[in-house]
Amino acid sequence: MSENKKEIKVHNISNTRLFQLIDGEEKMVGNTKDVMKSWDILSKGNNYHTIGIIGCQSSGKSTILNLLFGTNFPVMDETQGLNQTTQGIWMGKSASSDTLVLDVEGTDSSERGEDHIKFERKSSLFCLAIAEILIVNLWETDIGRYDAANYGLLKTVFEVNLELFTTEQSRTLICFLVRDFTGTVEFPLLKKKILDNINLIWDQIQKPEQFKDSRIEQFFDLQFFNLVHKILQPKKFSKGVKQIKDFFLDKNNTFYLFKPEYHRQIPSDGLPDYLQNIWDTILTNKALDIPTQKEMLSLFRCDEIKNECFKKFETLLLERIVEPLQKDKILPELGQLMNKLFNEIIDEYKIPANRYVQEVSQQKQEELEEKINEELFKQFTYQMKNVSKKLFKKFQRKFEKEFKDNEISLEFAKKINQLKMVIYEEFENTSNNSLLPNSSWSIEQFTLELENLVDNYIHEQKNHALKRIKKKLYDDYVNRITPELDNLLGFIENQIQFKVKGLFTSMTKYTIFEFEKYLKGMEATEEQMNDTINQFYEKAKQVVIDKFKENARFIGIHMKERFDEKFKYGENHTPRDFTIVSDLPQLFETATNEGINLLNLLKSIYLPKSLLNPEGRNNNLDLDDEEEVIETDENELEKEAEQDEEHVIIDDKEYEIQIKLYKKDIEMSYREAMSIQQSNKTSMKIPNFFWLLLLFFGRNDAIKIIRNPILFILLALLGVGGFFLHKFNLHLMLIRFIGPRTWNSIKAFMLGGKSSSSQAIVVPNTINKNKQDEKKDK
Ligand SMILES: Nc1nc2c(ncn2[C@@H]2O[C@H](COP(=O)(O)OP(=O)(O)OP(=O)(O)O)[C@@H](O)[C@H]2O)c(=O)[nH]1
Repeated sequence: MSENKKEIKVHNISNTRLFQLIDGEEKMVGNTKDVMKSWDILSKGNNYHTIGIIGCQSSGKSTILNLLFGTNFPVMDETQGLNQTTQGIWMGKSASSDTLVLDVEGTDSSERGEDHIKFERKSSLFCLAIAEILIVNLWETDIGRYDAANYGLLKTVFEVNLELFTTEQSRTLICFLVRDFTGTVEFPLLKKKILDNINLIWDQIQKPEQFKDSRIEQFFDLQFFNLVHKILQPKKFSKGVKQIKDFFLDKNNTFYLFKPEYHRQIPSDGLPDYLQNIWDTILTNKALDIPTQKEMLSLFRCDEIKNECFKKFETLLLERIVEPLQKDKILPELGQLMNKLFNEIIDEYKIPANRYVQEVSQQKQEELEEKINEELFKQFTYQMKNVSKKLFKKFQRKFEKEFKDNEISLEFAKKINQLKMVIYEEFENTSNNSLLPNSSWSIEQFTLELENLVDNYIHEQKNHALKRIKKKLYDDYVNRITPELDNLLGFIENQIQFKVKGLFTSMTKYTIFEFEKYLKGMEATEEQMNDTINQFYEKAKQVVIDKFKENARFIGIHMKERFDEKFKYGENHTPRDFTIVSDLPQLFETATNEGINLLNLLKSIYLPKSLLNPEGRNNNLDLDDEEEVIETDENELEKEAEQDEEHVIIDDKEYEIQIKLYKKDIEMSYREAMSIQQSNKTSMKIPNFFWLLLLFFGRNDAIKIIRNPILFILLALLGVGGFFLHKFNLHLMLIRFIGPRTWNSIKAFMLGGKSSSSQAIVVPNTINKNKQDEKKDK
């Protein structure tokens, strides 16, 4: 075939509105996409038209296309004879409209020899698949001639069209253009003749079973035009051309030929790929299934469009959301921003993609939406984490401001709930404004995260507050009860147990009442309340026990004081004159019991086990009236006595030791008293001459002392010191200073030393008796 190929003589190719789509060797050449892009066709969607022309070689096809559409198809130079100028299929772009024009190689191409029938079939199939209108260019002289090339061509066209029609029922307009019309036979008659011939051909072709009885009008619309001889009647020719041109270009013309039903519905951006696919399929001699071709094209193109759109989305996302978000951390109208971007991209996708097969474009749109959603969700998550962080910090700041300097509030929980409300409201607003409208996203997960952060913080702060409350109320309690206890223990009476218990009960009840107020303000649970109050109650008891134990450290002194008070002093606290005491043993026994009674009173302390009812906290407190709480009913205390718990202050061993020490301590007093009574009885008097003799024999020593200032001052100081110790009973302080045990030891030593030489004295055995009495009382 290439051997037969003649040199192409091209005239008037002054621009790029022309290119060879399929070359003489049936190969698709050139970069269709780039050429179409330069023609600005790719962006036209379905707003473009396609037209093709078939006919005999050198029948003026290129000439008429150029005249009708302003294309630049090469026209044969007649001075060179009838040579082929158009090989393969050429495509041109109309100068005045978005119309793509296919100029097909002449059908009776002598250059192809026997192969021309095969090419004719392929090119016809190609044209019918692409073109909305097919011009059949024919000489008037050929009409009625069955052996003319055009008849074979028409037969081919009809046959391949039936092939296509089995899958895609699209109509095609065939325009019969009669060239060199002479008028010898009137045009209606000529038209009829052509129609007769067409029907004859239609009847003769092999038809599939379903189209066996069909008529040509089912598949084609037919139009007929004529043009006079171009050279012999140039003016009339031009006029005819002008008239036909309007039918193709003037949309307002009544006979405008590009009707919507002829459009092949191949979006212009997919046309280059479609042309390639169609031609490739034709070359493989496979059946041309247009819907499948369209679906394949749709898949390919929608995918391409989707990727292009996603690329654009990524650029815009970075510019509008990612970068500002990384800078400012929170975009208040993130949802709107994302929605705008989302719609913008999807709209951009839809415009070209919706021209393709609906199911395919929809499927690819969903894929695109999913990818966009994924990316947007990442940004939403990023923002939500920042919102949580920011609001949690805000909550902390507000909390610290509200509870400045660790202030303890009775409305702890109420204030916290108010703060929480403010924060959660802001969180909800920001979150909702961050959501992509109409998406399935939820803020639930982020709300929970923030709530967890806040709750943990509150829990921590609650514990701190609880510790402070415990400390405050405990310190208050200690500060209130300590002076009262000191008071009671300052002079211990028989009622000491009863009074201490009363004091303890009222004070603990008051503090428990305070605890309840604070704990209720913290919205503490029943369990927390019971635990806290129980802990306090145990500590409160310990305060009393410790105070008793502290007091018990000096029990020996107190016992001796009690003894002395009874034994050494009489009524109105005057020193007792033992010389006139008639029953010294009786007095000694009574005085001894005073001290032992004190020991017995302090041996144990009895406090209520608990102030809580079995059902729960102390619910018999009238919490509205503090005064009533403090004044405890004595009867009530007695009733509760059965539930009292003994707390040992002085154990049995210590008790015995104290008794022994006490016994020794008071024994000396008894001896002294006895001694006074006895010395009084013997009426032993020192004679006056004794003092004269003492003065006479001791005068030198006395003068020595008087003359020595140091000895004299020392003697004076000892005299004054002794006088004051005796006068103000300061010997007790001395005892405290050196310790009771040491004092007792000194006294025991002194007594022991004396007893060996003194007269034996019988000390009444009151101690054992008192111990028995105490057991009876218990
Ligand atoms: N008689 C006559 N000649 C014409 C007419 N139009 C064009 N020609 C001449 O016919 C010759 C062939 O014209 P082309 O337009 O190249 O014909 P073609 O059908 O495109 O030729 P191929 O592309 O080679 O098949 C040229 O010399 C034209 O001047 C016409 O209407 N009547």
